[in-house]
Amino acid sequence: MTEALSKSLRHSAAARWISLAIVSFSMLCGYYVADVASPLKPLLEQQLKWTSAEYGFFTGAYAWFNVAMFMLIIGGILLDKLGARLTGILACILMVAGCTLKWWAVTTHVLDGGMFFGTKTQVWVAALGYAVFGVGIEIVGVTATKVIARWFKGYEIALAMGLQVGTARIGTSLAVGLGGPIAEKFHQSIGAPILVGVVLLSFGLVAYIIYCAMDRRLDETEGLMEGPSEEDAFRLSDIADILRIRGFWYVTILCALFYSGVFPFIKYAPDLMVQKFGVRENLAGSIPSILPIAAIPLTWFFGWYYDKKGKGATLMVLGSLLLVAVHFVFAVPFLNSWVVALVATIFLGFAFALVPSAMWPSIPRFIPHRQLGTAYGLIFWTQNLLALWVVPYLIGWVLDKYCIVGTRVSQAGTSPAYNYGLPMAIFTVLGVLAVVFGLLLKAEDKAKGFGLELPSRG
Ligand SMILES: NCCCC[C@H](N)C(=O)NCC(=O)O
Repeated sequence: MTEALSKSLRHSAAARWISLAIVSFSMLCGYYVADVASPLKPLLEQQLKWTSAEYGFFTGAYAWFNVAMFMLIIGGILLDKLGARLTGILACILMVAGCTLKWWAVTTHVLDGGMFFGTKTQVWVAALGYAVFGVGIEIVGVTATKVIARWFKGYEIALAMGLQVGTARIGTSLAVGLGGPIAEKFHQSIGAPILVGVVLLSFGLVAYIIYCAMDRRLDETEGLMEGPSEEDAFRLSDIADILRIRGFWYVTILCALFYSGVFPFIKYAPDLMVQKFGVRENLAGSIPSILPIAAIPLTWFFGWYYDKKGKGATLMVLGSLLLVAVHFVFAVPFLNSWVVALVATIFLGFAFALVPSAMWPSIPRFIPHRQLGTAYGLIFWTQNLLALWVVPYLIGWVLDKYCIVGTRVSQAGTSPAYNYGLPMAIFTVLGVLAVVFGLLLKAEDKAKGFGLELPSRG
């Protein structure tokens, strides 16, 4: 075994970086689809007559199965039991299937006029597709994180995770920035940018199948079969072990709160640009698309910095503080120039780099490798519940209930005019709570010696 390990494919830098590139590409395709509906919100309201609450309902569906059916936790356990190949391929197939259903729902006329429990049948079916897609992308996310932790153990693990998350953000940026123009190019077609997503996801599936060949080779060079060895096998008591670690709770709650201030914001940001900053509808996504772009190089940089210098917990606190400052600026009514929006968005991108680049590589510092799938599954479950379900729905509901201030008339039709002050105040409060949990994590790290403030042991 020792001899096998010394010949492990992991020790080849080329193999490590190629595997990272392939897995990151699959993630990029998934992230495009995850956010492609956000620049389409005005079109959904004008052409399909969706309300903001229905948009929030659809957006929150991403997390339905992940949370209510514990698919993320089951997925994490499956990953620890079955290994990255089978789990990853199944998850990629779910992404393609879910996105295809979503595309069908917004393009067919079969569902026209139908209502189910007070919500349009079309919204339900699109949401169902998005929910299936959500299971797929989240499990791919957990799988990719564990894959990288394995290949880069003892190497540049934080840099690698930063590169993976940063590359995935290119998908977010493409979705937010190009979703509107693609729809416009095809005569304001809501289906066109989503269909592009189906094609991208199919490429992502092929890429992951190619990665599986490398994963198999890695197992062979380490003398393993698919799945973990008996010594590494998952035990149910592992969940209890993980949940007993107080630092794990802090990082999980910090994650849920921080991402609640970012992911739901991205879903509403193009509309915010139109409603508060007077940006033209067809360019609504252009400023928000800068958010992930600003995050990309800094996610890589802070990943590298964490490997070399440490200070992981401090980076998370700083990122959360920046989140508070930016949302506060968005909430102030008289700061309504597009220049303010641009600068604030760039700073939000910095926050979006600081926290993820330190958070994800911190987990292997206090959770053993064989429990990593389960641990990431638990963290993502909590994040899905708050950041991808409750908060996006809450914002849509708040907009409809408290924020309608008139009617907007545009070329494509009429839609409500909103005052985004209250939603932005909610995002600010979430940021303040994230700072509190960041500080608690920093104190716990000091008390328990997780090593979050130390450089990587290379
Ligand atoms: N818009 C994509 C949502 C991905 C959510 C995923 N659970 C996650 O948090 N990934 C890490 C990240 O920083 O994006």
